[in-house]
Amino acid sequence: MSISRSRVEPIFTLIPKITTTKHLFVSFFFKNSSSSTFPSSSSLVISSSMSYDKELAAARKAASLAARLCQKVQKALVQSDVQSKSDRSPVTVADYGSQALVSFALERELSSEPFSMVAEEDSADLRKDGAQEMLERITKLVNDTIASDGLYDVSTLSTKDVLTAIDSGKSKGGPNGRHWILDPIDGTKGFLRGDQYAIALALLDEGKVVLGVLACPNLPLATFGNDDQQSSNNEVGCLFFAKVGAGTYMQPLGGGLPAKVHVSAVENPEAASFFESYEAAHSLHDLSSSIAKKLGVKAPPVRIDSQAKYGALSRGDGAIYLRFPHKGYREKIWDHAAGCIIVTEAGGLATDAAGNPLDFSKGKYLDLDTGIIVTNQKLMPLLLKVVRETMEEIASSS
Ligand SMILES: Nc1ncnc2c1ncn2[C@@H]1O[C@H](COP(=O)(O)O)[C@@H](OP(=O)(O)O)[C@H]1O
Ligand SMILES: [Mg+2]
Ligand SMILES: [Mg+2]
Ligand SMILES: [Mg+2]
Repeated sequence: MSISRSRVEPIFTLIPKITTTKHLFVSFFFKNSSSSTFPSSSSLVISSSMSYDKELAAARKAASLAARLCQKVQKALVQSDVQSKSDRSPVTVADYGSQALVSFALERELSSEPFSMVAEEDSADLRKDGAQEMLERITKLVNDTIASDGLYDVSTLSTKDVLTAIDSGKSKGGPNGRHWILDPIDGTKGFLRGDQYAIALALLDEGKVVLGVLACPNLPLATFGNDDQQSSNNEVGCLFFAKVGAGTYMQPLGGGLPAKVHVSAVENPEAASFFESYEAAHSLHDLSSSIAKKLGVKAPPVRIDSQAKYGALSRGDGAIYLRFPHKGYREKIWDHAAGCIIVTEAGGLATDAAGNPLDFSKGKYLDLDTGIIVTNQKLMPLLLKVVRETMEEIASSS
């Protein structure tokens, strides 16, 4: 099994580019600078007493609804749809609209349960002078999406309702109780470019991620990157979902039956391919490349925005995901929680650079050693060894 640039490029060319937003993005909005399942023993304790079926069904509905709003916005994005946050990262009407919709749908579906959510966005910038027009646009998008879906018989939400829904994502999370973890658009830069992004939703219960849903509206349904698995299916839009102890499934976002997915069974690194962030500012491409080279990986990296990387890996499109942020960057739980359970329930492993499992129980930040590495169970020991050796070499040469 191998992968090459020419084989994977169609994933980006399949999606119509949004020239206006490309301009916008460049001008204004850059940042500052076949395997068995493997639930952990503590997860098994939780899953034996909890089914989470109702919560998973609600999460799938919420993420699908939000994806519909995002698709609509991505097709016709205009300059006034985008803001720059205090850290100068981009946020769009779709990020806010998606967060409001997920919060609305979860609270509606699970009205008998206490609700707590740790989410990326908040309404502070929308409450400022001059943001009224944007807020009205978001409110209209949310109402139109709810109406077009036809699932909920509700009167029109006001701008105040939308602000409240966005702000129900202000929980701090932590090791006790249940908390939803939401990234309403993961890969906002990819979204603005017309490329990959994901709506990423997970549930934390007593410090463990027990379910996850990833809606990837632009990810091809057909597997890509494997020479032996060519497909003429050009359809895009995948919904991945996983529940602790129950495996990972993928279904077409537009509707269709779910199918169980598994990570690649590749054992020989020469036949493996690896994913990394599209954005060099998010992950050190040189470091990943030297690790992959030492490992013996022959194929060039496949660069994709967002947790769509975890989804693609969970179905075996590639075998390794390497993420090494620049020094000082602190990873957030919403950037990895859903992706992590989707890969682990498909038979893979996700750890930090020292081999520790990712701990989502410490609040909004992931407390980890250097980077994140994701692969199958066979390749992980060798990958960890190469990562350790590479880190030692860097430390001794500086
Ligand atoms: N300097 C940085 N280093 C690492 N990750 C960063 C970063 N700046 C932003 N990010 C995160 O990278 C995410 C996108 O991931 P990827 O690089 O895999 O596409 C962003 O999610 P959002 O788009 O939700 O803000 C953001 O949280
Ligand atoms: Mg994100
Ligand atoms: Mg986001
Ligand atoms: Mg963001």
